[in-house]
Amino acid sequence: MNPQELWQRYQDWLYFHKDLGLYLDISRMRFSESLVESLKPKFARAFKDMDALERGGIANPDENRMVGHYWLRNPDIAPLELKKQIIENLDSIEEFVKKVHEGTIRSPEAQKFTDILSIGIGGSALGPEFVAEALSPDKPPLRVHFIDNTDPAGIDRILKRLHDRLNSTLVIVISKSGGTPETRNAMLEVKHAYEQQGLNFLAHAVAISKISELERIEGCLAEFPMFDWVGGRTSEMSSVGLLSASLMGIDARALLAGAKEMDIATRVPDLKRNPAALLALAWYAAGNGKGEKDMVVLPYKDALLLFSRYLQQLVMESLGKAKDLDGNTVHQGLAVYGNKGSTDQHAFVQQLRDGLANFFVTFIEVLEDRTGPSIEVKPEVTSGDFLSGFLQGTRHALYENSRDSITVTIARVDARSVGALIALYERAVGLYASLININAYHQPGVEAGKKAAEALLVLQRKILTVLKNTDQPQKLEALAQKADAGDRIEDVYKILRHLAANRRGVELHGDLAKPGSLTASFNRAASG
Ligand SMILES: O=P(O)(O)OC[C@H]1O[C@H](O)[C@H](O)[C@@H](O)[C@@H]1O
Repeated sequence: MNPQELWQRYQDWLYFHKDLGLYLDISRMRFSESLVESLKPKFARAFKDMDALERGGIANPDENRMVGHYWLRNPDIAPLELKKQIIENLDSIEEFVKKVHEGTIRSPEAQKFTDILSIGIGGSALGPEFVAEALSPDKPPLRVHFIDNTDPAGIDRILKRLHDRLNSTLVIVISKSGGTPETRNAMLEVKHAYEQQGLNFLAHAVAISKISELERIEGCLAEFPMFDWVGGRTSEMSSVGLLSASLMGIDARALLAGAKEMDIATRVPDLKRNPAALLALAWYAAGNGKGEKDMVVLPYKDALLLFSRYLQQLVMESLGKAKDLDGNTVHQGLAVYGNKGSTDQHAFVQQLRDGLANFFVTFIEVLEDRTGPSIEVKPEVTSGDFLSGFLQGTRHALYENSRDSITVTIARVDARSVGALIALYERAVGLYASLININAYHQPGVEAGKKAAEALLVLQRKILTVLKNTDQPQKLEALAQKADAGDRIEDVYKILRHLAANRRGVELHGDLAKPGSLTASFNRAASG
């Protein structure tokens, strides 16, 4: 297309939400009118599915659950019995936050809480992390820290940072299921750190979980529910996201209001007037409805750095499915990665421009450069002009080389626009899932890795028992046999190597470059 035709296509496909100041441009995605025509019946069904979901239908059939994240920002559309719960929960979060800020709720040792330590993983971490990075004020009433892993060194790093302020740190433990090992481990490690300092952990802890499932935290300072009908990856507007955001001084009501406005806009059953439907169309066109192209997310704004990581879970855990809703094997998905512009122009954008054309880009553009004035870094040019120029330049350069892109533009990064962005993508994922006929709201695949890990830990216990009861160094095959795992010698080897590296009493003898020749023994003196 020549520049005139492109300008026309830009105008033809531009979506603009006046109140939110949000633009969506899919003109640089190469799809044809005939594709749009052919998808119309699918979109009609997607709009109907979404309507049924919002009315409380069982949108997650495998788990027999309702899917209600849209109700969180507009309790009036929730089933009557849930409306009250949503409103009461928000009120109790606000009351709790007010008391923490005033110092009415405080730790036994300090006048006020100074820090938040948020423990959770996946959907119980990514939203709060993204929102904190995007919106935390320069001087928040409480500073936030996250532990979202079972990495001992990672846990130590955070605990060292908080060492002198542990007594004024509010620990929020977040787990929908109440049984995620990483979260449980981190909680026990943090509890241990409190005990080391002679502090009462429970007097500093808050639980966000299905009430009573986190038994180990019973008797804590406060508990907020994680509703069964809110999925982890869509839980930012529930207690999961709102508590830490409010404690940090972020306007949670504005976050909800932005999402609510976007929900209204994305409820419109008309492709061209519905930004989430336009996104779903663009994704479908890019990857043939099979995710054949990856989505590279490039926000040109440092505050939105974690958006791609947040979207990675939302999109990939929702759409990456083996079966469709009719039970056919489809292996669907849509890979998401990204970081930020213009930083990435000095890194992986080289490949985007010249290398493998297996992706489309989503630029996130923010019109307001900063709140204060800008100096000129060249005559009539500011740093923000550079940033904007780099975005436009990259968009051109990619398109010239047959690389497609979407651009989402917001006026500024604030609670309302961040709420709207989250809601936009939540809905786009839901609509796209309908187009490709999959259940976006379950995650059967993540269980496989968890089960395999559990089996390894069982094997580890067996190996240690065998080793502790033998005086002679054992060959790995023999050990595996004795641990009833004759066909898992490689697993046995990996377990031993890890234990040997961590003063757990295990010693490996022989040439480390030849794992098959090694023997192992247990030496109590080498443990601890
Ligand atoms: O909130 P939790 O129950 O602890 O779950 C945390 C995360 O882990 C699971 O494995 C799922 O894959 C995620 O969807 C979930 O958000």
